[in-house]
Amino acid sequence: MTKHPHIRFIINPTSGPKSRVDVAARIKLHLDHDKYGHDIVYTDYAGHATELAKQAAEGGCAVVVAVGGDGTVNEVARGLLRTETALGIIPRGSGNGLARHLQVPLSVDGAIRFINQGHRSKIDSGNINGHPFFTTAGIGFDAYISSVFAGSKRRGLKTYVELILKEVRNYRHLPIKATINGKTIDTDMFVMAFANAAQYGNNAYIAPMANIRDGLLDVCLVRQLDMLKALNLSYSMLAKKPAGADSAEYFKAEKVEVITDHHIMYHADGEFIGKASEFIVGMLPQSLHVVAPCV
Ligand SMILES: Nc1ncnc2c1ncn2[C@@H]1O[C@H](COP(=O)(O)OP(=O)(O)OP(=O)(O)O)[C@@H](O)[C@H]1O
Repeated sequence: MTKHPHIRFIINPTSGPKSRVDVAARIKLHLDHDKYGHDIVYTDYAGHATELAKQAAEGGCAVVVAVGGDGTVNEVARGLLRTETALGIIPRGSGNGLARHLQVPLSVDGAIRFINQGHRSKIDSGNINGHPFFTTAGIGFDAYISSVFAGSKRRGLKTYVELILKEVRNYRHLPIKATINGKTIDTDMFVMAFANAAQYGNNAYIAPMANIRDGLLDVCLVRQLDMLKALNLSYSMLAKKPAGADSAEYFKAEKVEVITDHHIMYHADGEFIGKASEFIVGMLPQSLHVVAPCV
């Protein structure tokens, strides 16, 4: 390592658009080498980014930059939780929820210049059944969509919207018992989303009022969804407004527990995890340093 603060760039070679920018060349061109030393490493398999990030944090690296989509950002951030090493992002996914929330420029050159500015702040992270998340987690329909999306070669907002409109007709709400802020309710649930950041990605705001630094989950509960409510909710999400009370209900909570007789799908940061019938969702306030101003 040089005498300058060190930055490790972790590139997921499988994420990003087909027309690839040579990110390593752009880093060499635009990084402020008077300010920072750096190394560039590539992931070889799913989960590798967490190991590479942990290793960098243990070596005293100042910043680890995730070059990829929210899946890569999640893996890198997991490796940096509760360390002094900050997460940076060069967004290369289709949704880029955390980058958008932190106002990181979406172009490669812009994101590198943003890193050069050297802003640092702390954000919260969430946890669903032991899986950390930084943008959103969810149980029910959004997890089902993430499982279908994972098997699709196509990416982007258009694919998501088409999938949602196709699948919303087939997916059924289920009865659950949810404990939110110590109060237990019996309810139907089509989807329950837990937001740390305000959006899923693609500027689709599931919890427009979410604050990533308030130590609280923003919970969005959709009890039942028909086509009309789905259109209403989609419009609200894209307009960055809360949906009407007949479509969705919103809560702020430190902890949520859900129990059901059914096995329900769940996701963390858009990565489908599996199915469970009991969920514990909580927060780790101020647990991750990020390269972004506290706005
Ligand atoms: N070398 C690799 N080979 C195969 N999979 C990898 C490799 N490196 C990382 N991954 C996996 O790729 C997954 C998807 O990554 P990521 O979300 O960053 O990209 P993306 O799917 O293109 O983005 P988006 O989800 O926004 O469309 C991650 O969950 C990660 O585990």
